[in-house]
Amino acid sequence: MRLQVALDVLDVGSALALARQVAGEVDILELGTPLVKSAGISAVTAVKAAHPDKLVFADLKTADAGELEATLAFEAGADLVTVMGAADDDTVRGAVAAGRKYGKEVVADMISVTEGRVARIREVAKLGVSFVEIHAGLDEQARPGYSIDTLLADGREAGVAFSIAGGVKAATIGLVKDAGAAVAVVGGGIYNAPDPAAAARELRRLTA
Ligand SMILES: O=C(CO)[C@H](O)[C@H](O)COP(=O)(O)O
Repeated sequence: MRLQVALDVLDVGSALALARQVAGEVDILELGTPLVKSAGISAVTAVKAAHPDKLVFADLKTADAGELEATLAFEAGADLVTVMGAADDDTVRGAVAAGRKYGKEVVADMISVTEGRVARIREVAKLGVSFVEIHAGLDEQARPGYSIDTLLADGREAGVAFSIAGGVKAATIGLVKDAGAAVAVVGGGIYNAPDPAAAARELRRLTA
């Protein structure tokens, strides 16, 4: 299982500083959606230039104009980009077409799809995404009673390649691995830690 850090900060300097601390412990450096909105797509170029040996993931969460937005990310240096799993099928197809053109990967983010999630995961997988991110966003995580368990259950049931995002931390990353995820995404569990490098190292150790 690969480990992906979500650089959920708001400026390029902070993203580069965090990436520098944790890059040695992770496989994928994700530019979070607020970072791209705040700093612009050139933030992708800056992170890729600093870490050419790492996969760089642009979390655009594209909801429309899939080919155009994915192209922006790939031209900027992204290796992977997200499109919303809830988007129109043609939006997903457009992003996938850009991925094929650039030889890069498209990930369908299932955030906010809760009803019929397994069926939609299977549909978007057939549209050609590389894998599906089964994801509870920050707002869902903040609600009382939030648990990662339904994400893991849907991953097991769907039978397609998937990642898990939704407050993954040391206490839960083993469950993510056991569920068969290809990638564990960790944001707050790393960037909120007193020592992000040590937190990333521990997460890596727990999944080795
Ligand atoms: O995409 C995101 C929110 O929409 C986050 O980057 C993702 O949820 C990972 O962060 P965390 O581990 O803090 O949930």
